[in-house]
Amino acid sequence: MSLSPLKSYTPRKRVLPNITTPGQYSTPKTVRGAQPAFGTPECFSKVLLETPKSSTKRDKEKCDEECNLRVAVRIRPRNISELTIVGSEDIIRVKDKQIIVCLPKNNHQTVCVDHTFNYDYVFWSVDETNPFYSKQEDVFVTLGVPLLNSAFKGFNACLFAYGQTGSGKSYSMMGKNMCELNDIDSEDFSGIIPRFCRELFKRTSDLRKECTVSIEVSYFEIYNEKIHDLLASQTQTAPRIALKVREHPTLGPYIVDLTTHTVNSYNELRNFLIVGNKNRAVASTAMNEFSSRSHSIFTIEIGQSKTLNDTDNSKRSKVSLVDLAGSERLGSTNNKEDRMKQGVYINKSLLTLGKCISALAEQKKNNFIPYRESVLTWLLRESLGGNSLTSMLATISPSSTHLEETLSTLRYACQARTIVNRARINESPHDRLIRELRSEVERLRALRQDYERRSSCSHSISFNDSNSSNIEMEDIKTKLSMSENKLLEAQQMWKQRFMESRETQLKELAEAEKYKAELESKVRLLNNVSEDVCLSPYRTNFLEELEDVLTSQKENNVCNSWVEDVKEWCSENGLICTYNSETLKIVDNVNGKHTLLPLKNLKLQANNKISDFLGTLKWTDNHSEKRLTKSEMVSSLNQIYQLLDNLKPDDNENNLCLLYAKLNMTLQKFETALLNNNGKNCKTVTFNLES
Ligand SMILES: Nc1ncnc2c1ncn2[C@@H]1O[C@H](COP(=O)(O)OP(=O)(O)OP(=O)(O)O)[C@@H](O)[C@H]1O
Repeated sequence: MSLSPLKSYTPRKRVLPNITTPGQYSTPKTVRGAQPAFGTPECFSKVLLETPKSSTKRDKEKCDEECNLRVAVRIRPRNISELTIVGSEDIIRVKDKQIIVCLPKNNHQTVCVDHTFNYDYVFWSVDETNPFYSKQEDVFVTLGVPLLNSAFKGFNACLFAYGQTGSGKSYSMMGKNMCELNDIDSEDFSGIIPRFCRELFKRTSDLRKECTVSIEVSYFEIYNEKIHDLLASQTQTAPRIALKVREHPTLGPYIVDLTTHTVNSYNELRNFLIVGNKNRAVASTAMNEFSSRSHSIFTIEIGQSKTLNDTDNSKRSKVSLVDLAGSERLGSTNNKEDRMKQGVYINKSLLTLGKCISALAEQKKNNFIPYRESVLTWLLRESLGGNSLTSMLATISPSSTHLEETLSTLRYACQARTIVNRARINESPHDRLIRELRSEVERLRALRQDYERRSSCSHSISFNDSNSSNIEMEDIKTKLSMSENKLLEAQQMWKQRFMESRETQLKELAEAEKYKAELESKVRLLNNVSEDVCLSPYRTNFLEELEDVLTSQKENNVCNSWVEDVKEWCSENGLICTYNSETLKIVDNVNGKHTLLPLKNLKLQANNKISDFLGTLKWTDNHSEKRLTKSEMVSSLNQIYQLLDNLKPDDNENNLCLLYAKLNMTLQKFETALLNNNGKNCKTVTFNLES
């Protein structure tokens, strides 16, 4: 039996009466007095956009994978300049989830024309006295909490804020004074991002009892198609490095060298937020008028892996919280014609975002979506038209001063609402199968219970009814038993696979442990045998280098045993033989000569007779010796200490003990003076004799 297929949700197509493209809106007859001198701008045209119905509850339950892009609009309070401009007035009315834009009339009364838009949510934040006023917390609960829920289920999630400069995007996303430690957590001002992060850690502390949770964050901005890491350590004077985007064959686009940071607490994460915001603020000040032209993207990756016997293995989700650049037209010139011409060419990323949203909204199969035309859309490809549950927050001003921009934002947001994304839980296909079978079994069990309850209650049921009920009941029972069998099979297969992979892992671990032990013993050997092993910092393969050193060390060991023989032979024949890891020195004090030999040459002579070998050496007159090396000095001093040790008198010979102690002290002083003078070009060493 196959599983009943998930019912896919198809949004209702937009109905645009008399409208074929967004540029062809007809001019409403009702508008008077507001016509600008250069013709009818788009914003004064009639707007009648019927937006698709959002997924119903039933759809949501069955189809956790297909969902419309959810769109919310927030209206901020009027600012000082909007309050003081003569003729400026509020043009926004809200009715439930509907926004009505009223055009100003000449006689200062407002008349409502049919500029009506429907959204999933509307937040009225204009005046706090209004009973429907939406605070920061309300916006978070409506938009942020569902994203967090989705992220914990293993879905990718994205929220992006769109609107003209100063319309309240950053206020909604991050909050007021987002660089300040106290404000970022303030109940009144804290925005969606800090609230999201606080709630994330609140929930993970409970979740950590049953599974391992990892949280990684990154924060970057895109300005003029260049990516800057906001969490990379940087100084104000050094130029910021632009990062590149590359495409991974399976993981998709990624930013090369973007720093990601593992965080274990909200406080840790908050520090990163503040650092990122400050870095953004620094850059904005440097760019001055371009402050609102960068997009900032804060990403949180959540990994969850459950412990051994549980079949819900591991999930990973990525949450992107995006504060887009201001969408206003470039007002560098007062020439209105120029302004119109410049149109939306304010920001390549925003322009491409618009194109992508239009193309996605058309919902045509094989429709080309120009993601690659800008860095922002390339990076947000999955969030916009793929594996992500995405929401958009459009922010507007209530003032008539920004009518054009407000209508443009509202249209854009309306269009985005028609995008349908197909999100899936980021898990292994096997985990997915088990999860689906489980929910199917649960559904059938509930159905069976329902039937059983009903049949036990209804005594007055007619024969025909009871017959058909029995058939249905039998059908459910068969389906249930088949699903249960399948689930059992899948679980057994999972367990077997788990055991197999665990076995392989354990084997690999044992191998690694063995190798580690081998390596450790080699390193210990190295430390014992020679103090002078020096690993080059320029060689990348440490193990290879270690092998080389050890090979030469092995050779040295052979050589060392032969050197020991030489040393013994020398002491028997009145010569002093000393050596370190590099050189062998033999001093013939009787004849006043010595010889120095690099040890690496010795292996060639290892089979020679010692007397013959010494005969082949080149001897130097002792008087022509330049200077002792430090290790030679230490070695000679050690020999003296050893000799002195042999001379140690018995404890009862008091005078001798005193003399011995003085001799010892003198030798120590001599040693200190000698070593302190080593390296200096002096021929005499001064020290006080013990009196
Ligand atoms: N809902 C709100 N309640 C109170 N003040 C708000 C609200 N939204 C925005 N503001 C205020 O309006 C001003 C502009 O807001 P904000 O900086 O968030 O705009 P923006 O859209 O992010 O601008 P830009 O695109 O230039 O970055 C700020 O002083 C902010 O405090």
